[in-house]
Amino acid sequence: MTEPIRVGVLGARGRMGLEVCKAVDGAADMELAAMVDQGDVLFNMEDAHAEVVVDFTTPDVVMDNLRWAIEHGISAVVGTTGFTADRLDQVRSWLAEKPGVGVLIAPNFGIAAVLMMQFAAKAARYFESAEIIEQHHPRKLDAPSGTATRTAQVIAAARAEAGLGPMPDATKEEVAGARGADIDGVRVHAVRSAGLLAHQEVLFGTDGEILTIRHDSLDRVSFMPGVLLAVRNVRSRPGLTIGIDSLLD
Ligand SMILES: NC(=O)C1=CN([C@@H]2O[C@H](COP(=O)(O)OP(=O)(O)OC[C@H]3O[C@@H](n4cnc5c(N)ncnc54)[C@H](OP(=O)(O)O)[C@@H]3O)[C@@H](O)[C@H]2O)C=CC1
Ligand SMILES: O=C(O)C1=N[C@H](C(=O)O)C[C@H](O)C1
Repeated sequence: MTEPIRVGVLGARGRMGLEVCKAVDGAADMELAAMVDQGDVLFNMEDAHAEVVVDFTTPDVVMDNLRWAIEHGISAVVGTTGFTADRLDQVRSWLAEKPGVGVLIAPNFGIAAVLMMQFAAKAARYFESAEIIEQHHPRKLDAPSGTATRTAQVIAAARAEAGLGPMPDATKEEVAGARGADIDGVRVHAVRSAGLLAHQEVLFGTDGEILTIRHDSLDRVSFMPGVLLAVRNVRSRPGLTIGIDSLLD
């Protein structure tokens, strides 16, 4: 029998971290080697001989964690949000110094969320208008969500490839923010309310027709099959992988 993968969890006492610890603990091919939260010291992770770290912390600290993991030759699965193009370039440059290390960063590990983004990318070329409404629990630190940002980017890329220009919109914003954030020309609206977990609607419109693609995460267990899949595969994919799409094919 092959040895279990030794997994360390960063952000282990957070909402996602707790769920990841449970999932890793319950996976026959993994061993929960280390749990690190704010205030704990990262060398616990090294002492525990973690082979893969899973990071669900905050956009403020994730880059330091990643640099540390890569420098120590530990592959990483990252769910934490806040990855701009500049940040991704920085990760690529760290990885260039450590050719054997894999890093997988996914804005959303939910299989249905991944499909929602794929369906949105497929639909985008057929519609004049596209807007995104993301809805999350009020403890979420960032807006718009990583998922909404990624969805806007893939819609914008599909529109550009199809030669579509800007969306029709004659509105003058009387109050700043009324039309939401503009991500690559796609409007994104962020709702925060008690009772919500993580939800998103992508609204496509053309003459006389609307297509709405909706995704709901009702429980954080929804992210765990994707996280475990990434942990199983990240070491055999050196360099940077974005999203889990390529692992599902
Ligand atoms: N990709 C995906 O599928 C998903 C991504 N997310 C993203 O994951 C991230 C975490 O979300 P969530 O679990 O709800 O947030 P939480 O605030 O519940 O958890 C974050 C945890 O990280 C801890 N932390 C802070 N700094 C450090 C550090 N330097 N080292 C180790 N741990 C640290 C925090 O400690 P303390 O509270 O003491 O500050 C907290 O326990 C967010 O960016 C969120 O958007 C969430 C769900 C799914
Ligand atoms: O903070 C959350 O909760 C979530 N964050 C991710 C995001 O920003 O897209 C994934 C999911 O929406 C839950």
